[in-house]
Amino acid sequence: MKQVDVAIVGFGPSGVVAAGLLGQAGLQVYACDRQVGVYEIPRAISLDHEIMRVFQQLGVIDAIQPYTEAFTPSEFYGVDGQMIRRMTMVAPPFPQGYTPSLVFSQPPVERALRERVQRLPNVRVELGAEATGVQQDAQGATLQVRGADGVQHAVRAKYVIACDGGSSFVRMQLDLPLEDLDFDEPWLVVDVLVNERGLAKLPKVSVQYCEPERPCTLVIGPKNHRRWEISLKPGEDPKQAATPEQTWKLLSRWLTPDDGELWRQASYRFHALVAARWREGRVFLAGDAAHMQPPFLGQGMCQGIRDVANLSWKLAAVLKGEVQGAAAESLLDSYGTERKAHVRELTSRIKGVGAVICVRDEAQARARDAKLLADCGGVVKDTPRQDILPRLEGGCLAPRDTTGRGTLFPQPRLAASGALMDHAVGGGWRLVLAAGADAPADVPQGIAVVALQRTPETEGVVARWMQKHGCDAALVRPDHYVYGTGLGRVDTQELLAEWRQRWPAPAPQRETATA
Ligand SMILES: O=C(O)CCc1cccc(O)c1
Repeated sequence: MKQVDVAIVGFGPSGVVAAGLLGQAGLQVYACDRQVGVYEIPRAISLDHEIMRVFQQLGVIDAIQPYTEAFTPSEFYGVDGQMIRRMTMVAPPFPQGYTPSLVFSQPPVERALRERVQRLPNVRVELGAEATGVQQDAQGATLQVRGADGVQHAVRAKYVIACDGGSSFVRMQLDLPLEDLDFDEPWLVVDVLVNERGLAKLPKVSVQYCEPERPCTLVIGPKNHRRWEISLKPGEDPKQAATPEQTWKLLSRWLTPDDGELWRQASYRFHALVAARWREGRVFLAGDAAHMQPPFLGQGMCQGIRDVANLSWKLAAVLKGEVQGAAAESLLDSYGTERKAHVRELTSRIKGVGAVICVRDEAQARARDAKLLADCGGVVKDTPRQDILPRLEGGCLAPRDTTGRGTLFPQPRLAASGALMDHAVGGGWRLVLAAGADAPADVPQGIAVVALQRTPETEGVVARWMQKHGCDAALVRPDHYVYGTGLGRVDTQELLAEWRQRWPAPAPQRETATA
């Protein structure tokens, strides 16, 4: 029987990223998927700078960049076509080193991720292979797999990650319930490859048509890819709506069949669901297996990649013995604590955006328009999409709450090498000290010190972040989230002392680097 550290069920975006991160950490990894190829029609269309930073860690930025473009602003139009809200990006300089919101073409990006994973000799990927059972005991978990040849075999793993989608076999096997966050509706998603003639007719920004008659969304995708999300009315037959004839009728306000080619149209019911528990012993849920959200912020794939980025460094720390016993269990439990709270909060914010878009009563929609315009004094202000993302709460964070704790730390470009910080110092634990901050006398083994006094940043993204959060030091986790912040030598030394207590013995093995 094959023995591995981690077995991953599902090799979509979350599964392939998990395999890459764990493989790069030097672990023995097995991944399987029922499907052989990547799904050739994009399901996700948007990603953000946090995900680009994960792709940077995987070394695929150059391979995927040709398939990404900056997200246009999204304008929300009210009952009379007036703008009532506008979502944009944070302004440059970009805090994570990448364009903050992007659209992308999923199939080539997934292919680039798979190619990366293929180059890792310690990751074995079995495609066309279906998980048929999972059992666990005190020492590990056994995954039963039916291979592409129909022959049943078993894989023994210390941990299993279920990235097997919304109808996750593993989640069902373990009988892990989903909590319903109470927002589901029937919609039609339509992807069109629009020709020159069609492009000339379409808006140049993405649009949320907050129209009571039929709320809908137009997303400006990469190149000539345009996506519509169109609500279905009570009594409309979802199957009928997804026929080419009916889809063109629904698109007739924008395009005719001479303006482009229907790439995909599918009616579906969106949901707001989150797994009640994300861990059952040695098995973890991630991606759509753990949550589903309405489409209004395009966060589906981002949330799955956040899951596996959060889990991978924790599994690696435990499997390498850097943290043991109760501390190891607590670190692994922190995955579900952090991610579930984050998913719940972001889903509730997505519901808030959906609630603006989906008002079906005209009088209520007019009242909504009037209120939104009154709230901004009649001049719509830009809301950066990133401002809507919550910070992490609970879990593996310093006990003392500070406003920076649990947020994604910026990635500065360092003057000395011209490189982005993660390239220069790697992705482990880092203590980042603002220019002018006093260095603490005693930094625990395993934490790299990035002193911006010695190695200045070029664009001031960390300086601005420190100023905003009233600190001059940040202890940053391997997934780039801020464990805690300090102000002054004594405060920062206390932060480090608490961290050292949390990781009792042995200390992380990684060599301490400095920049
Ligand atoms: O962030 C935005 O402006 C819209 C994101 C989005 C992406 C995909 C579908 C959808 O309904 C909205």
